[in-house]
Amino acid sequence: MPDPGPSPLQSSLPAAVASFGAHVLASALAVGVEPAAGAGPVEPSPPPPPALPTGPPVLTPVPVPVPVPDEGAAAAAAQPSAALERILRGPSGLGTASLHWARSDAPAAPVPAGPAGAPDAPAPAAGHPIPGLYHHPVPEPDPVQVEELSRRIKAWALDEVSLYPEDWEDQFDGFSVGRYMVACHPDAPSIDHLMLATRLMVAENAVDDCYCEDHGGSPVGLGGRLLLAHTALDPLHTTKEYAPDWEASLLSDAPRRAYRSAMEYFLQATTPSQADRFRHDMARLHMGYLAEGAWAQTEYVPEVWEYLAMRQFNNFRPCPTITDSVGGYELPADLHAQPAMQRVIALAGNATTIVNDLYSYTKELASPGRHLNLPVVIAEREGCSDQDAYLKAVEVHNDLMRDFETAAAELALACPVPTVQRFLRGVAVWVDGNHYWHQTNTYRYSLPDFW
Ligand SMILES: CC(C)=CCC/C(C)=C(\C)COP(=O)(O)OP(=O)(O)O
Ligand SMILES: [Mg+2]
Repeated sequence: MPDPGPSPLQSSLPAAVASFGAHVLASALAVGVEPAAGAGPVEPSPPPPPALPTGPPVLTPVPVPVPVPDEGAAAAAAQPSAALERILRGPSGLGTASLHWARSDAPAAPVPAGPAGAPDAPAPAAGHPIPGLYHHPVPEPDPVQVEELSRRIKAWALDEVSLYPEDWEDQFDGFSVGRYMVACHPDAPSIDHLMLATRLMVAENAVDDCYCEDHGGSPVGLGGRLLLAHTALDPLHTTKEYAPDWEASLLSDAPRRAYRSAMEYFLQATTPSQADRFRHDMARLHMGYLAEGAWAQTEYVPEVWEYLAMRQFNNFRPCPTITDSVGGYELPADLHAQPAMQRVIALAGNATTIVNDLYSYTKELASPGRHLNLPVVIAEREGCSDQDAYLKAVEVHNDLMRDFETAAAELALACPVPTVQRFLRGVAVWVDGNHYWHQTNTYRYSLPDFW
């Protein structure tokens, strides 16, 4: 990995960010951290529900310990380096030990296969980072949590939503969604909270695979399928005559069963504005799938900027933006909607998604037809070799990562509200966990021979 260089936390506070809506800041400081869902012991899987379950158990709200900055905005602005460094280091006060933030100061190094040094440390997963890719390594996810989450998500997939036929089991296991979600949400207070993210991740991939890609997907008719599936997240309000047909449709294929069930659990554990934020992000995602499908259908290779615009929508964004729901607290809607926060979220989503383009490059080259990803589009549109295009795509990713970190650091400094600080760290940790999962998922991804 290249030297990450000076921390973005060293950057000075631009006037535009310093003026981050004073009224919003004042109201947010009054709001503080509102738990949306609570910690609890690891629960066994709920019994299989009837065809249309009445709803999962509500997570009991309990306060989540979050450090409150001990200095105001003025003091933080006066000492930007120290204040921002503290934010990115994460909580250290009394009662914060369980918030074991993933980012470490350790220099990045390829993760070797084989047993870990410490006797009780989890064995490092296999896989090498892409040479030159700017990223932050994370500690190995807790194997006990991974095992329990993996057990529970498989039970949900099989018993509650009949997600896949028997012969897809290897692919489901190889996806390693339990390891993915534990790495991305180290501050989740319970397995129940992790399950919120894990069900949605599985459901989102089921829709992508079955409607868009290699498990029967096609651009033909995609708009209709996606819209009807979207009603599992954003329900149809219609007349008595037509409602039963719509309800039955939500059980009629695996993607819709998965969306419907995952959303039902999510609704039980979150506030209406968190749920609506998620719906909006999913509408963005579906619009991105449609643009990708339309270009595949007409065999259009977009310009690089057009591709990046499509990939900003066909994007991991719905995953990091539920970090507060999974953490058991809420980032208030008016703070989430601020342009500075929206820029941070978009840059994080874009960096994580280009990580996918880079790690899935060889898989997509081997798939039938031409699968667009950033290196493929750069090679075609800028007339360079596959290798040069790939290396340029790494640089695009690195620029996005640095811009994300700078924007997040500036916002953290401008808005010393506990929920904002925690949300920004949650997004940053999701970015790092996402890289970890791509790097270590050697079942799914392998690197090209460019170095
Ligand atoms: C989990 C989620 C919201 C996914 C949405 C979009 C998506 C499937 C990706 C960003 C992954 O990209 P891709 O379809 O290229 O995945 P693979 O390369 O096949 O792993
Ligand atoms: Mg890909």
